Amino acid sequence: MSAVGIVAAAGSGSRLGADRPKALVELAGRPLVAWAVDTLLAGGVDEVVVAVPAADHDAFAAALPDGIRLVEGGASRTASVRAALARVDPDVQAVLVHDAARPLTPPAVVTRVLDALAGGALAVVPVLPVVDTTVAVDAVGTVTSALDRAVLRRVQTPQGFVHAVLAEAYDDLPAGEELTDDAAVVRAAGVRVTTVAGDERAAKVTVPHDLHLAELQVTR
Ligand SMILES: Nc1ccn([C@@H]2O[C@H](COP(=O)(O)OP(=O)(O)OP(=O)(O)O)[C@@H](O)[C@H]2O)c(=O)n1
Ligand SMILES: C[C@](O)(CO)[C@H](O)COP(=O)(O)O
Repeated sequence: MSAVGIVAAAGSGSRLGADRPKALVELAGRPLVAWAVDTLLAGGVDEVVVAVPAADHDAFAAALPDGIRLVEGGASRTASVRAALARVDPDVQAVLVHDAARPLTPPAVVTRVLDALAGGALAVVPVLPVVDTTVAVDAVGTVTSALDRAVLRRVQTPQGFVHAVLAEAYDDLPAGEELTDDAAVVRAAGVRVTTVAGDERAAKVTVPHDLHLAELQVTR
């Protein structure tokens, strides 16, 4: 099946606190966004569209190989993905949405997501088990209950969708509504989301310690 990858790379990275947009921060000498694009292509997508901050278009163009399409992202991840999705050819069968912030995702995760779509899934997310005791708290941080971690999963990217399903779900999502991932967008439209195994190496770079861990992973 034909598949396009979308990389959400238009965030500022406020929690990382670098001197440039997070997706341009280097890991082992290469910007995070370049790692994310490589993963998608190595895992089997045919082409990639990257949502970038408008002010940094030229820096992203310089950081990525020819043939990667850039689009202006939005004020939220949801808006950035929406903008990139609008540029995907309607004939494309599958769309995988990935975070630039997950640079070391193994291509095998991409392939697992594509295989699940080829097997008939409409929407697929890579997940990991929750390994810590996990609790709910009230407004002042007092524990109110312990959650059953057997039914909890940590959700990663890339998340894969039948193109028409994702496009229709984004069309149905009210403008300005922000959801934390694309699976939530299709679930809001009543679509069943299935899971495949994620990978600890696909961890998200959010705070400086995450970047340090990623550097260790690359140099081991
Ligand atoms: N307006 C936005 C916000 C986020 N993202 C992307 O969504 C992914 C996951 O978001 P996150 O890790 O939260 O990145 P930031 O929003 O940049 O981080 P922060 O919240 O610390 O500012 C990142 O690859 C980020 O570039 C995006 O494309 N457009
Ligand atoms: C899409 C995502 O990576 C799935 O885990 C995640 O929701 C993005 O997180 P954010 O930091 O809230 O943008």
